[in-house]
Amino acid sequence: MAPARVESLAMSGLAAIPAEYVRPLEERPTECVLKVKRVEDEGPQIPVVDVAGWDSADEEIKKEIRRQVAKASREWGVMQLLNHGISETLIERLQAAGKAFFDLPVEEKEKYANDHAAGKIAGYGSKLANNASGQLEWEDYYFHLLWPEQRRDMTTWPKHPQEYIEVTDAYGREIRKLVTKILGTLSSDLGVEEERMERVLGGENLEMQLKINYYPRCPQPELALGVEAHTDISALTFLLHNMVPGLQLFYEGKWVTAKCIPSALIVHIGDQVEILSNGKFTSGLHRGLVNKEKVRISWAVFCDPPKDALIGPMKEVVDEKNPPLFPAKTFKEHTDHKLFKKAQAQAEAQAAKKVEEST
Ligand SMILES: Oc1cc(O)c2c(c1)O[C@H](c1ccc(O)c(O)c1)[C@@H](O)[C@H]2O
Ligand SMILES: O=C(O)CCC(=O)C(=O)O
Repeated sequence: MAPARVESLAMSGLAAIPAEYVRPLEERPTECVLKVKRVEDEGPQIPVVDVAGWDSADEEIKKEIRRQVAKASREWGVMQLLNHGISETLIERLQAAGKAFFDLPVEEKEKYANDHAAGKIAGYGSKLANNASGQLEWEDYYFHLLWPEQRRDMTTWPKHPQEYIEVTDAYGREIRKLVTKILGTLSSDLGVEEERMERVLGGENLEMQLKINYYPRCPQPELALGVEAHTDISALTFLLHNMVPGLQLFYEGKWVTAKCIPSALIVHIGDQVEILSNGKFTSGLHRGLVNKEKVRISWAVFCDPPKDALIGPMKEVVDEKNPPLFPAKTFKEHTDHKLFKKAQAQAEAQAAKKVEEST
């Protein structure tokens, strides 16, 4: 059966969300983001790094930027980049195109429906209940391969609005350049050749997937999650949003809400970089909240190695004092293992809950 679209549910005017969207108590957001005091006034914040001088002729400026990027990657696994070189105009056009697609009636979007159960994730979709609890997320999404260019299947890209393909392609090219810069910075910080991580992650065959997350208004945001807590299976993830708060990072035992900074590009360290660096860089646990008043949209670009790339800690970061913390696995094995483990843990939690309720 095709999953219900969250947008249709939200538009039906229901006052209470269906049980499958109600998170267990321990997962529920403790406060509703839009009601929170000014987030910038409180506690630790996701590091903000101004990379304007990344290509500067001044070695000291470059060194300082690289130091900050590496520090954020070690301590948080996430950062907000300012002056990253992607023009505001391109970002605005990308966001306008994604929004124009989601502004189409649901029946039009259904023409692009994916078939996740059959392993076809590209297209318009909503989370499948892949576990005994049937737990769902308060979001619909659009997913397609963005890179490498020759592997794109253009039948899976939206045909409306007309400029979608041109602007999304242009954005992908800009992100691809940033991938090289960030992996180079992180490789240097580990004391390996600058090209090393990019090469292990597939070089020209490194893949990028675009996921546009569409989070409709939710009548009970304190009970739901837009995206449940997870670390990304990718090497790096680049994220833009429509300036509606919702992204939270788990840091020192607390959920920290990301500040909405105009034009900032959020960069997550994913599992593959954590593994390559033998845990020196952190794949940060994060989640997405929803709210009553505003639709939230985010654009995630996941940068992945090819499915058959074998990823384990690099030999230079392993020695007697630093034994390997992760077994080497192909990217496909990592993905399958993680999804299976998650489904299993959720099924076990649900079974335990049922036993508790019946006693
Ligand atoms: O190639 C990737 C890398 C990632 O890090 C992720 C991904 C794909 O897709 C995840 C995803 C997509 C669609 C769904 O319905 C999901 O439940 C998950 C994404 O969350 C991310 O981890
Ligand atoms: O919407 C967000 O801010 C987070 C999205 C996310 O984590 C994901 O799509 O995996």
